[in-house]
Amino acid sequence: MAAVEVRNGYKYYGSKSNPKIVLNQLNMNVMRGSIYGLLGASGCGKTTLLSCIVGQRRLNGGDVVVLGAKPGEPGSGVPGNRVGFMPQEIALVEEMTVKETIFYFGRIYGLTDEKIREKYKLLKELLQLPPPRQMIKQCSGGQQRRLSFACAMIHDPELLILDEPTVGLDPMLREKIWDFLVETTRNSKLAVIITTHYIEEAKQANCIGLMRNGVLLAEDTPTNIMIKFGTQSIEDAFLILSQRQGNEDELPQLMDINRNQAVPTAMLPTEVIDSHEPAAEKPPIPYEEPMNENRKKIFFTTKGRIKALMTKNFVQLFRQPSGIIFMLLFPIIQLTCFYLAIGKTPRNLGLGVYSGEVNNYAECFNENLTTLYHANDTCHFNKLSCRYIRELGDDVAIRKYYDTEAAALADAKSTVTVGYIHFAKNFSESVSELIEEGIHADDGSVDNAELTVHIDMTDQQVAYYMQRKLRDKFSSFMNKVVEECNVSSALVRLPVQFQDPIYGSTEIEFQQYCAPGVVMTMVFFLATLMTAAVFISERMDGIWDRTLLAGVSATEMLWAHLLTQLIIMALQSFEVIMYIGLVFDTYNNGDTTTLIGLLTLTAFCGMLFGLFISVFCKSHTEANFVATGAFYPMIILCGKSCLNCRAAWLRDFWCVAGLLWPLESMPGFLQDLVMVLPFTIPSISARNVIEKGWSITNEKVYNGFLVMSAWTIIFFVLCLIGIRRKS
Ligand SMILES: Nc1ncnc2c1ncn2[C@@H]1O[C@H](COP(=O)(O)OP(=O)(O)OP(=O)(O)O)[C@@H](O)[C@H]1O
Repeated sequence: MAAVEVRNGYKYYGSKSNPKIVLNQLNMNVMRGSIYGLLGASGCGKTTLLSCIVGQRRLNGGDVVVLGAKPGEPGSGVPGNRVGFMPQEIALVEEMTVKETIFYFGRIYGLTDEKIREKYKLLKELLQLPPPRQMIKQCSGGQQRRLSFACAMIHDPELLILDEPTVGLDPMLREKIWDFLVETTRNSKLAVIITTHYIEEAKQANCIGLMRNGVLLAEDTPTNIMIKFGTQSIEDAFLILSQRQGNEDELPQLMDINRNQAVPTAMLPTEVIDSHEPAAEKPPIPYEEPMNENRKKIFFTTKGRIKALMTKNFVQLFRQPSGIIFMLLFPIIQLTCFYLAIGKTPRNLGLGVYSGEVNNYAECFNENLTTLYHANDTCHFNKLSCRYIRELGDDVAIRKYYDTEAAALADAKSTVTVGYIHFAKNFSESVSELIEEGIHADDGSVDNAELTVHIDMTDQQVAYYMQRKLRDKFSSFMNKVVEECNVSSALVRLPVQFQDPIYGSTEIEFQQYCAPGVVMTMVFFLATLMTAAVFISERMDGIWDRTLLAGVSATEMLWAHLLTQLIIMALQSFEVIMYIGLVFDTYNNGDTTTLIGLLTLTAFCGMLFGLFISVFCKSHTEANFVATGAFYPMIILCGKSCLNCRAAWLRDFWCVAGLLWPLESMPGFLQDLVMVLPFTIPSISARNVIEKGWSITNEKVYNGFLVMSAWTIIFFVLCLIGIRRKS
């Protein structure tokens, strides 16, 4: 009975209009209880053929029936635990130990731990497996190959497919493996397909298929092949066949002419015609009903597989120092940098001071010389500018005194100072007159009673900070002066007064203000990068494909990864909230659990975005480009922060920070777009919890959850579609 039948197999890579034909009208029969040696030069299409047999790829034409069913059909067990596949690449998780690897494959194939132990004992002896606790990455190439072979055998498959299993093994071990395969196939229904570069070792196979340029040139027992060609070795027979087939380039050229047709049989060498009848004459291959015991074999729980996958994910993550650093230490490092570097009050700035009424600035610090006194109900001042200079202190900026305005300007221009303040020569008298005369004071007095400020505006954060501080100090200074003169402070007060804020504080709280956005984008993109890296590595190492071939569905793999990440993300979010709360004393007027929930959801969404990237990117480099490319538009378009700006100076301060510009300044269509981006509404929600103490029942808090959930679902669906299409 045939274990594998391929009829008129046709496969190409690339597009239909420009196909690269890899399998061309290929016919193949592999009997149960036999070894089939598939031989052919590198690039002739062996791996492609095997991948079509195990259901990893589909033929573009023709039929393939494996163990009585079409690969990939529900209930066929192919891919799944009816087949054991050892790919050419090692495709094992480097961070796992030998024993963990055996158990991982045993479990995803649905074996009980007892059965795995039993099989492990047997295979350990046969294949001289390395010690159970040895990590895969510490194993030699040969050891890894033997372990990979053991993993393909662990579940007693009915069909064993081995792609170059003996490469890099010593002759003794090669012989041992062949003896084992010969013995097993003789005493069971196991069918083995083996590809090898050591053509002569295939002598032990029951049947040999000689393949060249996507065509099976001959298929017979090794002895018959040698008799047919009158050679002493299979290698010589293969050489003769290849020479008869003609020039290596000939066949592809012929194929190009007849792109969508099969190569006419007349063009193929005699042996091909002999061994393969034309397609039309062959009836479609009837499917056998898979045996009941096999059906039972393929029924095992998704739960068990997800558990095995999650264990693998955790081992993979926590055995890689970079994984732990990335997940747990990076947020700490990034937050520390943010809290230490952003939003603090600027220090050690230089500010020029020039007062036209002071000759010797030392006098300014002699309070007796600058007193304010009453005489005849009139307030008299002496060097009033000195009072302001004293009040200013060095907290705002380090004062640098000048005797001329030109000198102060020169230092500001050469950036020794950030600017300078200037009092007119008759500042004190002008203030006095202003108080005395009130609205009757002349324009000159009003002008001279002013503090003139000249600031370098190129560093706008610093400039706005200075403006605010100098203005506040001047306001409090003037208030005190008029109060001492028993004059109403209303005289020197701006007719616009900001009262106690409804929410938040009038103090500079830039750090507190932008922390939600910063933390959210940080956890989002950490999750994105990590997930993309993990998935692309798994795919490139062949672990992804090998797991799928073991019968694990793409959805199960996705769920296992999502659950693993969810646990890690929840831990990470808890760590972040605790760290900024305890170490940086960030206040939170709302519920911490709501914040952890929102942050976990954000990280989860980021993870799905990473997965989405990894599905569509072929390499790490490509994935990094996409992730970095997405990062900046998302940050820049995240116009949330100015929406809630209460004080004008804060609005300016934030906006010039260059991170986020007010939403209101964007074109209308962009405003709509920004509102649906993953960070805009969720970070407003986070701020509403932190500053206003609103609960999740408030619309302006749960909206953030809704937006993030919507993005999570969108990415999830896109990933699922992408993964299913690729698997
Ligand atoms: N995904 C792919 N896209 C395009 N071409 C591919 C793809 N995979 C393989 N090929 C090409 O198809 C041809 C057959 O490749 P395949 O891997 O099946 O050969 P092989 O006989 O297994 O070679 P080897 O013994 O070196 O592994 C090669 O020319 C290869 O470059």
